[in-house]
Amino acid sequence: MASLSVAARSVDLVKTYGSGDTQVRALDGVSAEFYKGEFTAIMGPSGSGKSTLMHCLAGLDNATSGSVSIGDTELTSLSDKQMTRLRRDRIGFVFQAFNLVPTLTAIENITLPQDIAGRTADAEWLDTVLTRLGLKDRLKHRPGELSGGQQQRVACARALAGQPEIIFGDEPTGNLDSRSSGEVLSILRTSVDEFKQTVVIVTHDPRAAAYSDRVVFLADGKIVDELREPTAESVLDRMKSLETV
Ligand SMILES: Nc1ncnc2c1ncn2[C@@H]1O[C@H](COP(=O)(O)OP(=O)(O)OP(=O)(O)O)[C@@H](O)[C@H]1O
Repeated sequence: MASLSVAARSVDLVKTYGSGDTQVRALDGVSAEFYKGEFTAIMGPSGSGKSTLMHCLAGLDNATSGSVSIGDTELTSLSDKQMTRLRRDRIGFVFQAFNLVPTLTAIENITLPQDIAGRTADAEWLDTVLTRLGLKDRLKHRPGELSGGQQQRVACARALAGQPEIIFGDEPTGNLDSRSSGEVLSILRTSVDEFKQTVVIVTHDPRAAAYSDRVVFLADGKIVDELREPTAESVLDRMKSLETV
């Protein structure tokens, strides 16, 4: 895949927790590339290091050794302040627990990252996102007045509004029923197909992974396999073989 450019990369990434006998090697030398304009899913058995990898890639956690870059920026060289700015300006996040501010309306939540950065979201783009996500009649609602699926659509709109270089999702459909999951995954898929957005998610669900272009499989803190143009069946097969190793 030499023609694809890299949106995020890890090189020989190691993350250990604790020390001595109780030390856990959550990441054990992970070198991976995540390509621009692609939707990648990270899968693997429970405890295989998926969330740790995503948190290190997104600048939410520091690795023990190795390096991470977003575009051409190597994160290990950044100060805390530069890291905060990079997360705010260049990365979008969609988490399992929607992470919306309860006292703000939907539209206030969506534009919050831009407001904090002292910018105004591009009005035409924002309108496209809100229309696409079916949120235009919900903008004055607070999160508590929205369903789980609607809250996650607000979180997707917030991630998309700033047109970040990359969107990271940690189990973005983990709390949703299958219909709302399908909606959220379709939104992420469309953002890649139509707007050339780059998306990387962690998921346990083979049906969710089937929305991606490429699945990267982790086991025991290492990348052990990958699959292009996945289907739920092909992903399930690989997962079964990993879990029986
Ligand atoms: N803060 C921590 N302190 C100690 N160990 C941790 C910590 N966070 C994660 N670990 C350990 O690191 C390993 C990888 O955890 P991680 O959460 O990345 O796995 P995961 O693949 O995302 O798991 P799951 O699918 O269950 O969410 C596990 O063995 C976990 O127990």
